[in-house]
Amino acid sequence: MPPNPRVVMAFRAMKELGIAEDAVKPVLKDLLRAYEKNWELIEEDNYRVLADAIFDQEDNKKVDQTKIPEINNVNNVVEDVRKPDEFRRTSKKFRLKYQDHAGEDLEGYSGGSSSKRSKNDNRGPPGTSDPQQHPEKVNSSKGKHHASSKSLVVRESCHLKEPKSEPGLDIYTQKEVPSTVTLIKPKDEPFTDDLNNKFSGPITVIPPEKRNVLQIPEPLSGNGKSRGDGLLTSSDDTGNQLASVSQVSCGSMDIASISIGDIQISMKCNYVGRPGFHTPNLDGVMKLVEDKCRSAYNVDSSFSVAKLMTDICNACVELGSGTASEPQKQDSQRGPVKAQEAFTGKVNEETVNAGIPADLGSLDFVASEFLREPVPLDVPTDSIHTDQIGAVCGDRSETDSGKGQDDEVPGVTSPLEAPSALVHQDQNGLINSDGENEKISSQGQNDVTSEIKIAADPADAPSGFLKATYDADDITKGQEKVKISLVNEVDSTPPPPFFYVPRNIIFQKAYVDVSLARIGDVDCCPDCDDDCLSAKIPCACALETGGEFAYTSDGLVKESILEECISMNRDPKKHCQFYCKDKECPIERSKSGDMVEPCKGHLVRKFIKECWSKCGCGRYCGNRLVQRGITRNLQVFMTPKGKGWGLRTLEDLPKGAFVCEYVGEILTNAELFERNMKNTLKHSYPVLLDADWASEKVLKDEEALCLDATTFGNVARFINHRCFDSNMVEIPVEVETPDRHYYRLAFFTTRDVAAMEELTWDYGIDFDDRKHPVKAFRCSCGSKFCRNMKRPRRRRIYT
Ligand SMILES: C[S@@+](CC[C@H](N)C(=O)[O-])C[C@H]1O[C@@H](n2cnc3c(N)ncnc32)[C@H](O)[C@@H]1O
Repeated sequence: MPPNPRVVMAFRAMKELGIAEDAVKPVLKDLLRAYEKNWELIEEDNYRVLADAIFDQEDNKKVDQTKIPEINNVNNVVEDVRKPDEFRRTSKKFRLKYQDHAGEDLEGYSGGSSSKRSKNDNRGPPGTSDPQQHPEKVNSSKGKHHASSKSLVVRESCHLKEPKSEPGLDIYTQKEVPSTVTLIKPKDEPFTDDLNNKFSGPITVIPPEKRNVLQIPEPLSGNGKSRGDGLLTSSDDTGNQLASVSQVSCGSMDIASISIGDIQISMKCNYVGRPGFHTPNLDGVMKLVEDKCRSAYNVDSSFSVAKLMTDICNACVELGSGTASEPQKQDSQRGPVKAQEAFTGKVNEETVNAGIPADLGSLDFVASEFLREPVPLDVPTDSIHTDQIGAVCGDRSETDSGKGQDDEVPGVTSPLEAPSALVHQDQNGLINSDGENEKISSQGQNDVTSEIKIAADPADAPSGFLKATYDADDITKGQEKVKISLVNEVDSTPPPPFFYVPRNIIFQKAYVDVSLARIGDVDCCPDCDDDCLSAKIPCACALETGGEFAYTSDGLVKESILEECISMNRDPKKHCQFYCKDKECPIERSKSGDMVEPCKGHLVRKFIKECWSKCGCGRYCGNRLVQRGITRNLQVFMTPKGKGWGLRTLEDLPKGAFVCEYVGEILTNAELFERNMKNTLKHSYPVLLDADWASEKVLKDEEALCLDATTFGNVARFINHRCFDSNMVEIPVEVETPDRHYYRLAFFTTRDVAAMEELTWDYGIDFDDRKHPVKAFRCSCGSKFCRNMKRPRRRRIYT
């Protein structure tokens, strides 16, 4: 008998992961038995369940064989049990946001977190030339800060190795080193049931304890009788049983309403693993329900589920806003009776017409009263501070009128854009905002143009603040040189509410100094003209990249720089890591509480420095690439595999091409932490700006920055994660300030990318980090190096 092709495929998939047939066979057998030969479940996500189950079995064996080692032997133990592939899957740290590694988890010490190379690396400051060989203190020769020899430690950062104590330096004490049992055993990420929760865009959901979950009563049969077994049945006109939908039971109904505008009402149906289940077409579902209701409840032909949904929305709004009084709590019998009353066919026209479109066409109900458009702030451009902040604040020439005709370099001479009433400079040149005004200033983005603006706190915003309008033809609303369309060919998920901004915006406390006075002669090229790339001798702006410009004359990042940055992302342990002195890591410090955990490490990253305002070159200088903005044809699209929205290219991109910058609000880590405490979003959009912390002394809170693209962001907020072999890499770019608390983060392709390919980057996420304030998601990147291969789902099989 020829071998079952499905078995062959399963073996092949496991072989690609380096798993031998012998190891696969028994586990596959078990799985087939447990899943009653439902191959779809096993094949899903590139045989993830199978791989997880095999890893799990291996782990169990290893734990059985391995005695709990002494803490002092942790390195040996780890090295013993780790294989190269396993390392790859787990070595990347959560760079996307600040870390909060589990204290008992050695991953927390793996040093992969954010990362960077000191801007001084190329110039070879003492002690940093080979940090892996000679872990030493780092000194800064640039910027206003100078490294304190006591505050900084650069040392070898080897995955899963406990940092070694160095004389005179504060590092972890042994009691803080986690148990090796947890170190060697790969862990599961927190279980998030993405499959049961249809993706619904970044809305804020009220915390579970405040939720309004209604357990849907047992369904009635067609004649109003419960079958008593939780199975849904109904009758046709003649009293015959309609198709019995066995194995289905109603779960719960959940009103997840929110401070920022939308109300989300979700219904959960437990279909109890029906084989071959596929997500049905929503129109079809509505139609079937209407047909059933018409026969089961004697409703007339005007009955529509959409209207019923609208009524539910209205009831939510009325009760939620106090315009109707809350009914008495119903007893357990009341639910079904109420439900029956709802199906009278008499839709309350008044409420239907109360501003809520009858044709919702989506399972995301929208309570329109809460959805006010952002009020544009009418601020004249002449109100921008120019002199006090010491920066030239001309238009980007990208306002509505200028856009389209202007294909020149935007933003080159306009470092700051903000209404004067909203921005002040403190004695240090710190750009900051004033009181209440800041809350709305960012909405004025179309009225004044600039590089840096002040953003409002979405958490403090009035209801409806997040109801950003969008244009599917161009989500940038004309703010980029190219249009970026948005398509959803997968489902009816609406686009997420956010404000498109082409440049970073200061939220509130972040210290970003863009003053010209800070740019010294060594940081610019006033004597250049035209295109620096064509000059015989590279100018001062190339010093950062070893005396050679980072870009080729074709506008691509040079291979050597690209490869180094890729290597940093893929194998951070090979690169220089920086550890903040004990209790001084801004990330750890930002987490309130008495216990400040040890620094988890930051990669010292490679920087590109672009020419800027104090440079004599022209707008088309080849060393001004990222600041020119997006030029490629991109599209936001709904991914088919549960990752939500993603970004793809509509044109072939060569290796090393600049795609876009990561744009968002500039926050301090403390602000981000606070924000995260308030919000529970399905998707998260923060990125750390810690690429150069090694060159700083102890960072103040306002100097430890990150970008959050949740509410204000550009197209990069849609870029999904891919473990290890992503087709883009992020590179820090210095443009308007040599002060590297703040820099731009630019995405370049790591290889040739064909038109229509999804664009991805490796967030550096640590899927084992259970304590991180922003939950790691369930990765479905599809990479064979996926670090999130171990899935909690397997527990369902073996427990
Ligand atoms: C920066 S956002 C990317 C855009 C997002 N997909 C959306 O729809 O808005 C990051 C979030 O996208 C989702 N995501 C990104 N990469 C993913 C992956 N490989 N697998 C599953 N979810 C992913 C996660 O929810 C994550 O928190």
